[in-house]
Amino acid sequence: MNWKNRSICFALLGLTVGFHLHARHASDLAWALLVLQFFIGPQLQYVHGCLAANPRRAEVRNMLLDGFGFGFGAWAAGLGFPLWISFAMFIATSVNLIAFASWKGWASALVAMGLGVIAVACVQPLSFQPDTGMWATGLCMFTLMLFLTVFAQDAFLRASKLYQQRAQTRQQLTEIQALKDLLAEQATRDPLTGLFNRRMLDQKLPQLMQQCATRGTSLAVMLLDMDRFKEVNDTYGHAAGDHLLLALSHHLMQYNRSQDMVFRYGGDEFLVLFPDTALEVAQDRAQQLCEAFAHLPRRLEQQTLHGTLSCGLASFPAHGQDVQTLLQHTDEALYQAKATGRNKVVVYGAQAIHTDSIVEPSAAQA
Ligand SMILES: Nc1nc2c(ncn2[C@@H]2O[C@H](COP(=O)(O)OP(=O)(O)OP(=O)(O)O)[C@@H](O)[C@H]2O)c(=O)[nH]1
Repeated sequence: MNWKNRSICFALLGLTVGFHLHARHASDLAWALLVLQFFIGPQLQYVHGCLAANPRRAEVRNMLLDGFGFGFGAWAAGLGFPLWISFAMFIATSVNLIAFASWKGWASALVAMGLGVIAVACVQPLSFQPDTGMWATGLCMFTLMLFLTVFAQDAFLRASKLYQQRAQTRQQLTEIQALKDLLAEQATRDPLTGLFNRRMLDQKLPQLMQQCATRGTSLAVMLLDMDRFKEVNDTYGHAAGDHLLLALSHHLMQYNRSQDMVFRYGGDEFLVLFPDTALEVAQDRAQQLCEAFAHLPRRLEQQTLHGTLSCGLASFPAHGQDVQTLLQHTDEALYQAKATGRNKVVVYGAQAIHTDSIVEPSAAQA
C-alpha cells in the first residue's frame, strides 16, 4: 500500500481506537502510544522503507511490527479485545501480509499478533471486553471498508499494469520473431538480385538429390556464367554490370518452372536446379535460355547492352552421386564451355553445343 493510503487508513484506525480510549477514560500513556503508532509510526516506516536497501523486505518488517504493535498486543489485548477493533486489525494485518507472502504471510501475521498478546499478558492479566461505542464501531467499520476498497483498487491497478506489460511483451516477441524470420530470409538471399544464395543451395541441393533418388528421377544442374562480364564493368561501369546481372536474374526467373530453383552462385555465375528432369530436357532448356538472353537487348541510359552466356550442365545421379562431385562436374562443364570459345552449352563429358546467339564480345553497342 502506498504512503498516502497507509497514512489515511492508519489515521482512521487511530481515530477509531481514540474514540474507544475516550469512552474508557484512558491514561496519558495510552494516548501517547496511540499518537506514536497511528500518526507518527507510518511516517517513520515510510522513511525507513525509502532508505532500506531492500524496500520489499523493509515493508514486510513494517507490517509485522504493525501486527505486533496495534494488533492483539498493545491495543486489542490491552483494551480487552474489543470485537470490531480487533477484527479490523486482524483482517488488515493478515490481508497485507498474505499479499506479500501468501499463507506464509498469514501465519506470520498470526505469530506477530500472538506475540503481542503474550507481551501484554506479561504486564497485565488478559481481560475480555468486546463492546465498543457506536462511534468507535461505526468508524471501525468504515475504516475496514476503506482499507479493503483501497487494497482492491491497488490490486486492480497492479493487475492492469501486469496485463499491459504482458501485452507489450507479447508484441515485442512477435516483432522479434518477425525480425528473426526476416534475418533468416535475408541470410538465404543475394542482396542484389534477391535470388537464393549459395547458403540456400547448400541446404536445397542435398534435399533435392534425396528427393530425386527416392523417386528414381534425375536432377539436372546448370551453371551459367556471363561471358566477358569484366569488360562490361570496365567499359560501362559497375552500375551497368549490376544492371546486366539483374536482367539475367529476371530472365532466369522467367524461364523458371515452378519446381526449378535459381541461385546466384557468386559474381556473374548463376546456378539452376531442374528437379525430376532428364538431362536432354535440361539441355534444351539451357539452349533456349542462353539464346533468348543473348538476343535480348537491354537498354541502360544511352547504351544497349548485350551479353552472352556460357553454360555447364551435369546430372544427378549420372554425373555425381554426392553434392561435391556433382558441383565439381558441373563446374568442369562450364570451364570447358569457356575454354572452347564461350557462348555455348556443354554437358559434362559430352561435346559442346554452340548457342545460336549474337557474335561476341558480349557487351556493348552504343
Ligand atoms: N557489376 C558487378 N560486377 C561484379 C559483381 N560481382 C562480381 N563482379 C565482377 O564480375 C567479373 C567476373 O569476371 P570473370 O567471370 O572472372 O571474368 P569475365 O570477364 O566474365 O570473363 P569470362 O568469365 O572468362 O568470360 C569481375 O570483374 C567482378 O568484379 C557484382 O555484383 N556487380
